[in-house]
Amino acid sequence: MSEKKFPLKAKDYKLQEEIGDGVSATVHKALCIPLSEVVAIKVLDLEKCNNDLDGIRREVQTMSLINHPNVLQAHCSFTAGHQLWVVMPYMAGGSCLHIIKSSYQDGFEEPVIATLLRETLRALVYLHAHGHIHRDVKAGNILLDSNGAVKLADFGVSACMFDTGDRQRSRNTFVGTPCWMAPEVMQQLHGYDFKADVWSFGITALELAHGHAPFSKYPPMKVLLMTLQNAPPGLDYERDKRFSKAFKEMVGTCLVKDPKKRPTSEKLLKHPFFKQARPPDYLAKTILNGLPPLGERYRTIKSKEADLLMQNKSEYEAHLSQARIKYIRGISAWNFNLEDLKSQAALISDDDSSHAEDPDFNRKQCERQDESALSPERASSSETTPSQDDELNDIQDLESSFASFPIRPLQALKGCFDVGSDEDNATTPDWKDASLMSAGQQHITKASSIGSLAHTTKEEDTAAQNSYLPRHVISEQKKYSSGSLIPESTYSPKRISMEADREFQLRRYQSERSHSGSLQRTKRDTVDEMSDSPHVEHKGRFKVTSADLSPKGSTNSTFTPFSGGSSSPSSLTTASILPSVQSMLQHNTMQREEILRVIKHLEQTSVKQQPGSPETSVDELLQMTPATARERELQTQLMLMQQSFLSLTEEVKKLKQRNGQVENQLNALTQRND
Ligand SMILES: Nc1ncnc2c1ncn2[C@@H]1O[C@H](COP(=O)(O)OP(=O)(O)OP(=O)(O)O)[C@@H](O)[C@H]1O
Repeated sequence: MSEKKFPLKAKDYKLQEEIGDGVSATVHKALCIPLSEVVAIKVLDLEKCNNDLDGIRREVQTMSLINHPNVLQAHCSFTAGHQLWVVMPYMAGGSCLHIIKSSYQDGFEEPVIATLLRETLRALVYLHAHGHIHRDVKAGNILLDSNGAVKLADFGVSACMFDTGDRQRSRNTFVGTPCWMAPEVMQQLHGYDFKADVWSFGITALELAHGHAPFSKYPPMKVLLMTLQNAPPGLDYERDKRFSKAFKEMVGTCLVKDPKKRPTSEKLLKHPFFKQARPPDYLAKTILNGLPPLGERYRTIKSKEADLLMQNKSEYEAHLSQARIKYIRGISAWNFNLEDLKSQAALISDDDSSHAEDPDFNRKQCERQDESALSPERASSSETTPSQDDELNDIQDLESSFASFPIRPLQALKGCFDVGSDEDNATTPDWKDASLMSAGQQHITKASSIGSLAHTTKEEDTAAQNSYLPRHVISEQKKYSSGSLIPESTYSPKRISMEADREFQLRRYQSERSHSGSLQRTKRDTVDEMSDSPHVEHKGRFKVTSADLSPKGSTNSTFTPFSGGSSSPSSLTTASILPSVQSMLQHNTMQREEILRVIKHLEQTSVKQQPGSPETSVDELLQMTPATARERELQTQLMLMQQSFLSLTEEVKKLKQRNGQVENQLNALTQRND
């Protein structure tokens, strides 16, 4: 921590405009009143994080040991009610992601990228040398100050926030942001190490080059599958002509699926690509030059997002879009709850992934088509758009790859923090004037309350009032205004965070179900029912610990070769397919044997049965009204077997006849020969 003594009470800071947001945190520009210094304060809602507080405490203490010019070091941190305030230096340039969003949608020029990446890599070398894995390297976490100095952020707090707290080098915790996440982190086979950061670094390089991460427009489960099944993404020699060979190679070395084959961060820093990196003030002169102030930029981005939301006609689309905006933006936002994903997948329309990037497909497309005639993204939309069936298949694939994900209820928070506390300030900090909030923000806040607040005028009024309040204050109000009677203390963090979504979707599903009137189980129904309270959740990072893997999921199978979806089968080898084919064959043989056994049994029964026999005939069994679902199921099976028995009997009769004919012909021929 810095040498100046930053106060540990919320009242000593004046929060100003919002300059960033994550899932469980918002970042504000603020003034440290006693020191008259402008700072940035990240306000984390601890109730939205499922963490063990010992882990947080340990990590926050570790922060004081971190000292590197390329790592954003916090001044101090303290709790204020159920919030954790992290006071940091104010990085006036904002994050690379915000710069991209506001002025460089198609990505940066190579010397800029080289400069940004070299500085980031220096931070990683430092962290790795000190035994830390960042676990969330992405453009959104690369911050610039007004002089162009680059600092890797979100280490120490965010990373630890979602950590189990243990200091092992190799981990079994599923943490990160899907698009940036290394395959070994997803697979959970042998844990992972520093090399996971090298993968994310490679993805970040692509993000800086293209303006977005690969697969960023696919839903998370698709990203997981694509990362696991497809060839790694990379810079295309044809499509990315503007970039040097060195850049392409550097990205290629990072994005190797086998972590052992990836270079260490230290080795990577020696790659010739970084020779073109310039001093940080080059960034100030180029990408920061002429940019509006951070707060203004942030407001513009927010109002663009709000516009996008408003373009969506239905309430539900708005809801999904908002989730998607956050996801595309690369927030470490997806709590990988399989049930949620099932529901999410069931709701994804075919267009949802229309802009997905499939490197394999794109490569093939490039071979086939004139590059200028069809953009890769467009190209993928024409062929790789996943159908709903694909999504369901994806889920099945994922189910075999992962198990359910644990959500640990947050323990009582108060008194757990020893860094500094602000208990007397309770829950509501000294919030900024409502007027500081931009129209865009109000817009967004209002839009985000759609669905959680019922459509009565009274509640709309509440929403309007809420739009002037900071989001956690709103969420507090929402809990009760949305009609929930469950007291706050009984909420799991998951429930707290997305109660609105949950309610909204429940309502939607309930009405869908009751209107459909059908009792038939369709694939969709099944998915719905499996996830009783479906909601698209976007909070926290992906997290699963190997200890929590349920027996139904085999961690050894990373994917099923016969998965659906548009994923390229490039990674499928005969060796990988063979076991599945064998097991399918085995399964089929067993089923056949079972059917034959039943047929035999039925045959015997029908032969044994005489008129007036006390035994119940199959027909009688079939005519009985089943009392339970199991009986119904058995009855259906019986019916099917009876049908197949009849058709087999018919077949046998025909064969016998044919046999007789052949026998007769043979006899005739023999006689003629004689
Ligand atoms: N010190 C800072 N100075 C200026 N802007 C900042 C600072 N810290 C964070 N931000 C902005 O706020 C955004 C969100 O911050 P941060 O990434 O720490 O939150 P988070 O909840 O961890 O988000 P995520 O889930 O995306 O990791 C950043 O992308 C950045 O634009």
